[in-house]
Amino acid sequence: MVTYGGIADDFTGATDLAAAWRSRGLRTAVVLGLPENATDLDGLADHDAVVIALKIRTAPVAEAVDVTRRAATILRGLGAAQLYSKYCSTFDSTPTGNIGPVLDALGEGDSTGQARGAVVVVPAFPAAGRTVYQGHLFVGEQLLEHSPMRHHPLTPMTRSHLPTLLEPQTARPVGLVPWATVQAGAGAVRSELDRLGADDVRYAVVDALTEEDLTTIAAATEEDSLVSGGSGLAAGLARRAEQPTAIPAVPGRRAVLAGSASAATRGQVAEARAHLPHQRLNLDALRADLTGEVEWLRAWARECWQSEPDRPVLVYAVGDLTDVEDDPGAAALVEEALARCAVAFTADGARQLVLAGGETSGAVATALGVPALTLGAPLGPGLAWAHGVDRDGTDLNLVLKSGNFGTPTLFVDAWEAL
Ligand SMILES: Nc1ncnc2c1ncn2[C@@H]1O[C@H](COP(=O)(O)OP(=O)(O)OP(=O)(O)O)[C@@H](O)[C@H]1O
Ligand SMILES: O=C(O)[C@@H](O)C(=O)CO
Repeated sequence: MVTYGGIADDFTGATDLAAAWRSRGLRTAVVLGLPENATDLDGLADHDAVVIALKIRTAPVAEAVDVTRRAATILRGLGAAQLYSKYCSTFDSTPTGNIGPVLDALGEGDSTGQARGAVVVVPAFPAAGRTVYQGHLFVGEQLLEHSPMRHHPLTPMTRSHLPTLLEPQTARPVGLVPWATVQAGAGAVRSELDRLGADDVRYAVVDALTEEDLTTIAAATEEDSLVSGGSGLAAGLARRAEQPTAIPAVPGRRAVLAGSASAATRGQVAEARAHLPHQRLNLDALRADLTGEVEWLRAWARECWQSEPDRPVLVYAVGDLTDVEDDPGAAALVEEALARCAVAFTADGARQLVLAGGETSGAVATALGVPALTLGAPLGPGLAWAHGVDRDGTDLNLVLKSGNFGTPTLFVDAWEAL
């Protein structure tokens, strides 16, 4: 019976949320994209938690709202008592959306009307260095606006005060539950949310510095029909003693496909280059002959696997920030190239893939035709191996890695956790 329904604004965010629920012992599935057929929902009702992975972080507002409404209807139809709107722990969004419009839409479709007060806004994820104090979001020791997120190509985050970021995205009032209230416990947080709600404050940014703070907030909102945040809040409630069955480890060749230019991914690429056979995508060659270039990469990977069948190969887009091209077509070209590599590599026996980057993961998983994933044991904060079946019926193990997540050695040692 599905209790929790997640709606994630990108693919890696979806597995991040799912990994948090899985870490609490919940049987958790991720549906990649809005399910098109009723048969896509087969088997989902056996899970405790289902996340629908959308690609709406930077989509036009109307589109983001439309697919969110449809995802919510599906999750409520599966029985989900609580909907969890998952956005980035760095609150990635533009002044016009999409976090506010998506939350507004989820509230409208909620027949209970979130009678229990203001809806919480909790991007804090201390395990990944994201904390919130007096409404200000920190990334490690830096305010969000001083972090590398300041230079994000699509959603540059130049302010850190969350109410100030959310207010332009919604007509509904935004308030704050400060850390002192969180310190006073779940009862105090609940009362404050109810008080804010009674005053017509619709959204409450809640401070959180530690895992204990998230546990407090999770306890205060356990009965809410709508909550929102990064994945930290989802891990907040008690763990079940009994763990779900492990996912199958699918034997086969291994590959890392990295389209992310984020700082953590660049570090992981640098580390992996010292240990794994690797190729950086050549954008000029791809522009000249996409098919031929992918065939060349395929032949190279085959040769690598022939001499060392268990050794992962790495294909990456960005080693250094200077590799990022301004050309508007470059991002789509990289996504297409990595998606085609994934299809070619799996045809040649690759069964374990680490995908780096939300857009990249979306493009690759869509090209492979994997409709859903079952989450396995956690691999680190926000990360887990997953199992899925592609459109040819081939079993695969996948990690969908958020750009800024994972230890520097992830691409070298993730395989040991399978
Ligand atoms: N050399 C390049 N020039 C221009 N764009 C590139 C280049 N290499 C990669 N890209 C694009 O940059 C984007 C990276 O986004 P992606 O979501 O995959 O990573 P991310 O933002 O680090 O991850 P996340 O969303 O999980 O934080 C992709 O669209 C990718 O195709
Ligand atoms: O919350 C996070 O930081 C990640 O899951 C994410 O959304 C990155 O795209």
